[in-house]
Amino acid sequence: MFDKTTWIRLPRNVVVGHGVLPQTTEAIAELHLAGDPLVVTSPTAREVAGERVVDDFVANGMEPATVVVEQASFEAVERVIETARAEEAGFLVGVGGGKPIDIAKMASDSLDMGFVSVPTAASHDGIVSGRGSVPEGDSRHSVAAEPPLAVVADTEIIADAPWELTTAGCADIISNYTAVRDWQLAHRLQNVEYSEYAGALSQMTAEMLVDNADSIKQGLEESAWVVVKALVSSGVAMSIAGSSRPASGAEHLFSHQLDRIAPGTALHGHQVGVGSILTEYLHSGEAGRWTNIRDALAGLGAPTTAAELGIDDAAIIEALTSAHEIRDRYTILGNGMNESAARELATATGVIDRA
Ligand SMILES: NC(=O)C1=CN([C@@H]2O[C@H](COP(=O)(O)OP(=O)(O)OC[C@H]3O[C@@H](n4cnc5c(N)ncnc54)[C@H](OP(=O)(O)O)[C@@H]3O)[C@@H](O)[C@H]2O)C=CC1
Ligand SMILES: O=C(CO)COP(=O)(O)O
Ligand SMILES: [Zn+2]
Repeated sequence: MFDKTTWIRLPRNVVVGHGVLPQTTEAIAELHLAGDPLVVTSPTAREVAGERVVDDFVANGMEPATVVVEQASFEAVERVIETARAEEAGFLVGVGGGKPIDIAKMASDSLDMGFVSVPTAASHDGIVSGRGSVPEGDSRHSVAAEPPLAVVADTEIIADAPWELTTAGCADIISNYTAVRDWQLAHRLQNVEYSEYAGALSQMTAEMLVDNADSIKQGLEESAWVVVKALVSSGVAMSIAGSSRPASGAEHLFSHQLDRIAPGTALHGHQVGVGSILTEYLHSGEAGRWTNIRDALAGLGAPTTAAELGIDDAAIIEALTSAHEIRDRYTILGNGMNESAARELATATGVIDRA
């Protein structure tokens, strides 16, 4: 008997462009959500966009409440849940980078309420995906959460955000190359379910970003447009797959370990970019593919070495040798690297200097 089911949850309205922030109310009105919004934002994001979103809600006859979060924590998710209940909110709107968006997304999941994403930075594909990531104990990777019903990305605001957030978003997309390679490997070796559609979309998204690298430059608003569209596409690939597999392989495991070993030192996207150089080398050896990844990252101004990440060599080796333990996800790391192999890999790729 045929017994397969596919359930793909995608945003209904995706609005990307110059000065589109005031269209948030219109994008939401089309969703026919009942009740008033609870806006979840963070300090800077509130200044650059959150207050304007709240004012627009008020101007449209709504009575929004606001929660400002400073840390990505389960305590913050709980505070949002309690406020949503106390204010009898009808839906949640996350305004900011990955932190307030993930918190709103995870709270929405618990509350079984609609969620809208208003990114103020193009820092990683979590701003458009149905995956939420809040650190808890040793766990750093994403879990299934409420996908956004709408995404409103104002490129004027995003282009004004610190440039490194945009290069981090680019590197998160470039890491799709190795994520898909790991997924295909896991399919071949472990019969892990593989989606041709999700894999192809994720890989094509990375290729298109690299092909359009010339239009990704600091001070050019078009950069925000190109990167946000790539992040949307990567988020859709994850929705099709029903997991983060199309956008997260061993390079992400490496980054999650760095988050544990050297918390708050480098941005997620920058870490996974360096991780991609390393894991592509493991996939293809001297053949040149890993140098293409390194050169694409360098061309965009994203880090390609431990020193550029601000992370010491010992942390890189520890992350490489322990990354396979993070979750049950088969990758090129297999059962793990030993220390001398990890050191050889990191020096061969120039991620750390030969001692
Ligand atoms: N769901 C997923 O799949 C993934 C989720 N994550 C999660 O996302 C978070 C990291 O994402 P990131 O976006 O870096 O986090 P933040 O939301 O913390 O944003 C990064 C910084 O940029 C600032 N900022 C945001 N927008 C602007 C702007 N327009 N102008 C000036 N400054 C701005 C923020 O300031 P302020 O805080 O003051 O507003 C903050 O200091 C982590 O919690 C991580 O776990 C990471 C990867 C994947
Ligand atoms: O960052 C992500 C995809 O780019 C999410 O991946 P994880 O599931 O590994 O957290
Ligand atoms: Zn990522």
